[in-house]
Amino acid sequence: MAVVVDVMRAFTVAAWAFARGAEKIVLAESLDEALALKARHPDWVALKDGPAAPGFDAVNSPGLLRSADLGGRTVVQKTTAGTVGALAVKEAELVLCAGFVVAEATAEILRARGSDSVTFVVTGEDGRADEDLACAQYIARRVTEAGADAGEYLRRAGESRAAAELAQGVRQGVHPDDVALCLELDRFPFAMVATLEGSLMVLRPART
Ligand SMILES: O=C(O)[C@H](CS(=O)(=O)O)OP(=O)(O)O
Ligand SMILES: [Mg+2]
Repeated sequence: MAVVVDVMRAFTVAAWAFARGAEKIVLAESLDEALALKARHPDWVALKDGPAAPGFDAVNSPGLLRSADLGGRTVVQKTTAGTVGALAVKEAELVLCAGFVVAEATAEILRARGSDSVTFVVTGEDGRADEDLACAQYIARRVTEAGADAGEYLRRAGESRAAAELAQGVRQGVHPDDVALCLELDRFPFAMVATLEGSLMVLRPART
């Protein structure tokens, strides 16, 4: 069982896409694959991190995505860290993609499965991103401790390098509310499960 964590911003963005009505998210292996999928399915919404680019419809920003109407749409997402991390564990028996916005729903699925062997994948900064590590530690604690307080974990994420870079405009394709949106604890009542559907890894919302 694997929980792939990307707080800033891939899986916060994915959760917002579902909240805005997306049916599923295809996690693309590369920018070329994302563009090829979009060419084959012109109605799909291609999304990448960094600045807007030709052929893509959206960027990896919760602040920018939260007003999009994605009712019934398929999103194709390719980012530097989050989608790569999920694809790295695609053979795992269960793959959950998570951030603070779906923390409790993710913990609930882990609790329901009752497994004592969960691999957390910290996706940012070659596995060292503190916002992802803090979220992974919080979810792990929350599985067994219903009363675990998120305050300290959220503080660490808010003081992470990613948060600073998003706030300072070092990263591109950013909305001013992105950091705050990534730190909204349990904003959504669903977890997100990625499964192989044919040759594609597909993310969908899931509830216990
Ligand atoms: O969009 C993001 O926040 C990052 C990429 S970058 O560091 O901003 O270029 O990607 P993610 O895979 O969501 O961590
Ligand atoms: Mg990240």
